[in-house]
Amino acid sequence: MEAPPDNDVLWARSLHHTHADGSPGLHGVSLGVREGEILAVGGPRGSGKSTLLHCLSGLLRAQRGEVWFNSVPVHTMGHLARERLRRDRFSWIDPAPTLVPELNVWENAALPLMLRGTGRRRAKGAALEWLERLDVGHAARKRPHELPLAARQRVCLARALAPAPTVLFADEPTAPLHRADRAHVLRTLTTAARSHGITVVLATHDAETAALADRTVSLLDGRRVNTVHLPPVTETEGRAACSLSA
Ligand SMILES: Nc1ncnc2c1ncn2[C@@H]1O[C@H](COP(=O)(O)OP(=O)(O)OP(=O)(O)O)[C@@H](O)[C@H]1O
Repeated sequence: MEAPPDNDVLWARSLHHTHADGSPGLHGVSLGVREGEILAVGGPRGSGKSTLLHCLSGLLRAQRGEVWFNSVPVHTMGHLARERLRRDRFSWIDPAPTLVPELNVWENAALPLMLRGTGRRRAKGAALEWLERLDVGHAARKRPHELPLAARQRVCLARALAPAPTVLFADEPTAPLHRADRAHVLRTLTTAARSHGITVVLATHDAETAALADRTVSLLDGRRVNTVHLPPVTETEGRAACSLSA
């Protein structure tokens, strides 16, 4: 088994995955993510972005291929070890805000820290700090249902950043936000990641979002492709970008 390069925090080789119902997921995707890098995974709907993030984070075990985290094989880990890895080293942001309705906003944001064993007072402090940075500090004592969708997504971002994860997986994190809101939240996310040395793997089909990343890996039908951006053209002239198989 070939070991991954030392400076890659995540490294995947030849991932193949077909979903239980026979839907194709990934066909031989390989990639490396450097420490502190913000990597965008681009591609149209259904191209395999979420499936790739699920495999890289150990949420899903690819049927074939390898995933390494800090030179440790994830693909050979059992269910509990992968669960512990996700709890202690990774954070996750979904396209739609998923919060515990019975907890208030700061308790939601502090939850991953407390699950890692951080005391309540410290966890609350970190949660409040991130909620302030994301402009939802004023809602700390409210229940999630009292907040608009965009504010709830900001709470999810605070929850993901508060534990200072080694890797933050963000699957279309700004999908529920308006365009103006999107830019602000993304900038907060990328600035925070850079200043705290957090590696980010960001799935997006939005070119503006991908532009904030250090690098983009593009998928099409579960395969990596090289995206060639052409100069803008009028609608009648055709598409502004095309993809060529790698
Ligand atoms: N749990 C699942 N069960 C069955 N098929 C699935 C499952 N998850 C994804 N798929 C299928 O796998 C393919 C890749 O989906 P995936 O969600 O990874 O793509 P994506 O690029 O993230 O798309 P989107 O932007 O719509 O989320 C699609 O054909 C999708 O329908």
